[in-house]
Amino acid sequence: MNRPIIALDFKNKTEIENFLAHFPQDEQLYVKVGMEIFYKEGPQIVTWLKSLGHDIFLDLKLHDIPNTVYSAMKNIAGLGVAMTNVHAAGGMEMMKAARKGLEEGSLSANRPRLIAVTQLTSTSETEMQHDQMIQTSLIENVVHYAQITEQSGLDGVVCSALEVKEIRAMTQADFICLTPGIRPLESAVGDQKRVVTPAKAKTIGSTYIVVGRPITQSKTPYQSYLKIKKEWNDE
Ligand SMILES: O=C(O)c1cc(=O)[nH]c(=O)n1[C@@H]1O[C@H](COP(=O)(O)O)[C@@H](O)[C@H]1O
Repeated sequence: MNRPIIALDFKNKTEIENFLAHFPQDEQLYVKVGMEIFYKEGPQIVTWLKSLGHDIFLDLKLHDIPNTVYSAMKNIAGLGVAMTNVHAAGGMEMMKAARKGLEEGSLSANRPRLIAVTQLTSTSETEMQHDQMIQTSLIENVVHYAQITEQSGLDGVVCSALEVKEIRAMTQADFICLTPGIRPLESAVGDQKRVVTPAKAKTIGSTYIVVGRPITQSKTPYQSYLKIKKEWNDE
């Protein structure tokens, strides 16, 4: 069964401990460590979650000059995470440097998967056109970012499931489309703009789904997780 990736967007380690206490101890999860918890607890949070047997997507969305991203990725590689990311807007040279850093810093030949954020799922087409002064449609922009990501040797992109079909038509079959902005029908949308249900993401062909608040803010997190997992796996 495919596991939804749970976004551990919590204030500190204690909150994560309380959250994980809702899950059976032997339930091996795929979790996302993002900026909020990483900047609070540091790399030790990754080491600790790994020691509990969980797989980790380290979501720090690097976007800087190629040399800085190369060096940062060398350090990230040493943490032994399953997947990490950059912003495609950083450009091809930056993305190639990110991959080189990961390869050189990896403890084994098995480097973490590297993916690039196209347009954040909290961005609408109108906002993209106004705020970033991009004069194409959002879908054209996202597909373009996916293509330069693949040409840079990365493994896939972060996008909304709404864009997966168009990306799949232009990239290799194994190209990862990781899709946040997942909302079961009964969940509040919050700050997300391009949202899709777990079932729809499955039909469209997302490789992974990332789910935060519908699980982390639930009164019954394990039940919510199982429900989303079922919806994501059912045909
Ligand atoms: O890279 C990401 O994970 C990401 C990219 C994106 O475009 N949109 C997006 O929501 N995310 C992350 O996915 C998670 C979504 O959380 P919820 O909106 O609570 O489900 C958050 O941790 C975001 O940082």
